[in-house]
Amino acid sequence: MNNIPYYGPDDVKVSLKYEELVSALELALADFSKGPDGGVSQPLRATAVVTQFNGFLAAMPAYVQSRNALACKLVTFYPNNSAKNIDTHMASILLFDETSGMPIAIMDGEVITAMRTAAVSAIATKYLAEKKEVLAVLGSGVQARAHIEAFVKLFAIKKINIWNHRSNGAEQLAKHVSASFGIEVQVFADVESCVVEADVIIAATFSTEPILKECSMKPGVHINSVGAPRPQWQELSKELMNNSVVYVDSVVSATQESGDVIKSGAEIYGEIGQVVLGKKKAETTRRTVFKSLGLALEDAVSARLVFDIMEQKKQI
Ligand SMILES: NC(=O)C1=CN([C@@H]2O[C@H](COP(=O)(O)OP(=O)(O)OC[C@H]3O[C@@H](n4cnc5c(N)ncnc54)[C@H](O)[C@@H]3O)[C@@H](O)[C@H]2O)C=CC1
Ligand SMILES: O=C([O-])C1=[NH+]CCC1
Repeated sequence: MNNIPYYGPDDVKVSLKYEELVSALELALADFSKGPDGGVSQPLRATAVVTQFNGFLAAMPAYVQSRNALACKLVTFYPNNSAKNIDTHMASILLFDETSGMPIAIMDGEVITAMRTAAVSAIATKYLAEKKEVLAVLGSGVQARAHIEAFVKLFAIKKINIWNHRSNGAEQLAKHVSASFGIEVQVFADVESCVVEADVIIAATFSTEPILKECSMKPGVHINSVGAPRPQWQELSKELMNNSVVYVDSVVSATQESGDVIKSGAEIYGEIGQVVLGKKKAETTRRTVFKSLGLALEDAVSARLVFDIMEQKKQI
């Protein structure tokens, strides 16, 4: 491989803005949901399981024709790392020139994974949430924080409720939120009280058992669930899934990777890209769940955005 640029987490952070990311990803998700005519090629990710260390290594290649984005992310996720103070997700993305297949950049994939996942949840929320004033966040890790940052930027959030299975994590995140955004924030000791008044709920945990179950919630509440990315794992209960209108990022991914979908047997109403295309109705008055597994196309589009911005900077 010739010498190619490396863009680190700080390069990614300064390049990506949530508004731009949302516009680019919305179009790419719509392309994906057009099927073979959409110009998106994305096989199901290949995941190697490191059973003795409870670890996973996933290879996520994708091509998005409309964005000239050809890339492959390699991501590991090791839930037990948090006890050792090591990041639970580590990722790198290799970007290619789509005309020749030549590698053109390698970049950090952790910031992209956090930002693009939050941006995609924001797209689902934009279409599916009736109101977006009170946000309940279940979890206090990297995804919880990225979702709060994105949602505060994109919506007129008035209050944030946080629950985490370890309360010190929730307290720390609450401090960060009030220092950074000056928004009212409250920490809850139980999930039920955290979600009861929420317009939008984010579930972003490493739980393998349902943490969000049937309980008192607003009738038109919208739930973004980004955790439980393995077929045996759940963060939403079977009853909750079956009593909600369920949207996914990809039907192929959801039916093969999501324990929340597989174990509940819940019917998938449609892909978020189909909603963007106007092919599926955006329900706003009934309870909706957006089940996100994370798609390679999201990484490819984000990586291409970073590359183009860094190249432009070189010309100045
Ligand atoms: N849908 C997508 O595109 C993506 C999904 N993910 C998934 O989102 C979830 C959160 O990821 P990160 O925030 O990056 O991880 P993290 O390690 O930064 O945070 C994990 C959170 O889950 C909590 N947690 C751990 N075990 C738990 C349990 N048994 N019950 C309840 N909570 C528990 C932790 O206290 C922490 O708040 C993971 O399942 C991850 O694999 C991650 C990246 C992309
Ligand atoms: O899309 C992604 O990168 C991931 N989803 C679950 C773990 C990592």
